Amino acid sequence: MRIDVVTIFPGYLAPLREALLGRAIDAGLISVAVHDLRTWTHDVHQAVDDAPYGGGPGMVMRPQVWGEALDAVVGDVPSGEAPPRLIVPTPAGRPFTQAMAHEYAAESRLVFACGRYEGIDQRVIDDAATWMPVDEVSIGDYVLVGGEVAVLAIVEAVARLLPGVLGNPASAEQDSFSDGLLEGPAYTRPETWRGRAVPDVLRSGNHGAIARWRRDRALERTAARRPDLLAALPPTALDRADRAL
Ligand SMILES: O=C(OCc1ccccc1)c1cn[nH]c1
Repeated sequence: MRIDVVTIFPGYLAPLREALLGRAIDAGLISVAVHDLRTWTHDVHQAVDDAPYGGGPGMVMRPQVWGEALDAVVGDVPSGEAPPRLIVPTPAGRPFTQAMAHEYAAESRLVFACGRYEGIDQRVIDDAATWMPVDEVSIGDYVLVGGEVAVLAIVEAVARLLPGVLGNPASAEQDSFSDGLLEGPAYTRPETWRGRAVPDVLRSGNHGAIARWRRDRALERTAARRPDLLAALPPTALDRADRAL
């Protein structure tokens, strides 16, 4: 998978080259190119933003600069080849989910546009959408200073799903949310730590009882922390034993 990121803070994307993702890049599973948006400014101040039409606080990122940047980064899409997907992190975006991470993992190319200030002039999105799929995506209901942190999160969520990136692919299959529930509590040695013992069932070797216990803890935690996920489950997802909980 080829990933391009356009940002005014290229250094913010340095963590992409660390650890797991660094190894995936070294293995050639992913290529990451980070581009400085100011490359496409032509004024001495390298201005990337300007005052918002209609007034209001803050600044808006200028369309000319972004237009030239995306034209250059995406380049000419060879006929017959699918264009890349453009992902624009923003608090006003569609919520990013594990299902979307799987969708993105199936793409051969992703381009990320990192907004700052009050965002990017809407015409950049509207223009880009005429020649490639564009997703305005939120990673949560809070406001960051820029899209770079969101790009790190999205790239990590997507890259770990690519074959060969994770040492143990099984852990991607048993992800949180893979069955629509939150993961329950996990334990490892020692058996007792600061007077707290590991639940006996997990040391019983009774795999049926262990699976039941784990599902019960996942249901309890999901009901307590994310009733919205529980409500979203298809009715067939909960069996009789689940309902008895
Ligand atoms: O703050 C975010 O993105 C940076 C951004 C982009 C455009 C304008 C303001 C801020 C964000 C929050 N959840 N998901 C993304």
